[in-house]
Amino acid sequence: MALRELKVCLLGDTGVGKSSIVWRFVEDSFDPNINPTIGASFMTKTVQYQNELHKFLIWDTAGQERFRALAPMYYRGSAAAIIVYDITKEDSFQTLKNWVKELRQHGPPNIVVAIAGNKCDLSDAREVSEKDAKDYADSIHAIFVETSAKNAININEVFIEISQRIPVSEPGGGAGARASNSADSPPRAAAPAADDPPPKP
Ligand SMILES: Nc1nc2c(ncn2[C@@H]2O[C@H](COP(=O)(O)OP(=O)(O)OP(=O)(O)O)[C@@H](O)[C@H]2O)c(=O)[nH]1
Repeated sequence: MALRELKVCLLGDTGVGKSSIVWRFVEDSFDPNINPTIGASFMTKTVQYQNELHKFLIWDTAGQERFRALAPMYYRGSAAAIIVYDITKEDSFQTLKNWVKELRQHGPPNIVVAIAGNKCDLSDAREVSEKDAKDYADSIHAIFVETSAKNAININEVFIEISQRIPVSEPGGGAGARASNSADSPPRAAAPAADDPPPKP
């Protein structure tokens, strides 16, 4: 069976739920007391989809302002970026727009962008309308989903949709990947050397 390796990074404000989305996707679990990410963390997950194995190499970046300068190390080598905001925090949607601008200016030219409005289980506290976010995503030709890492809504779907958009020939999205794999789910704060380290700044 063909194996595709797909490099994906997650970007977005602190606390929007990037690590929780990755944790739900990779481990199918949710931790309400999860710690903020320091620097970045790396995980992999392989899923079978339509007679192909898709190995996602996932860089989960830290949203805290003090780590912002590190992000280019992770998005530069990525075939796709999931930019996350929190539907209960308008500010986080503005931060998302800044990430889109930065990716447009400094990211790989053909990077696939997915916008995830996370914490959709908290719709009573909603500050960002689904329509506004969808209209914005359409205007930049991005994938759009509302997700809940807590309730496992649209988490697998966003990864599969990304894999369908990444051309096979794209760096970080190609077929014919190496056969030697590290364990599929290294610890949350695995060192960047675990697999495919990002280029030095
Ligand atoms: N209700 C709800 N809470 C969530 C959801 N996803 C994450 N959280 C909570 O939001 C808080 C922040 O989650 P994280 O996954 O650490 O957020 P992050 O974006 O990775 O934050 P940084 O690592 O600082 O960038 C935690 O208390 C999570 O339990 C969700 O879908 N619903």
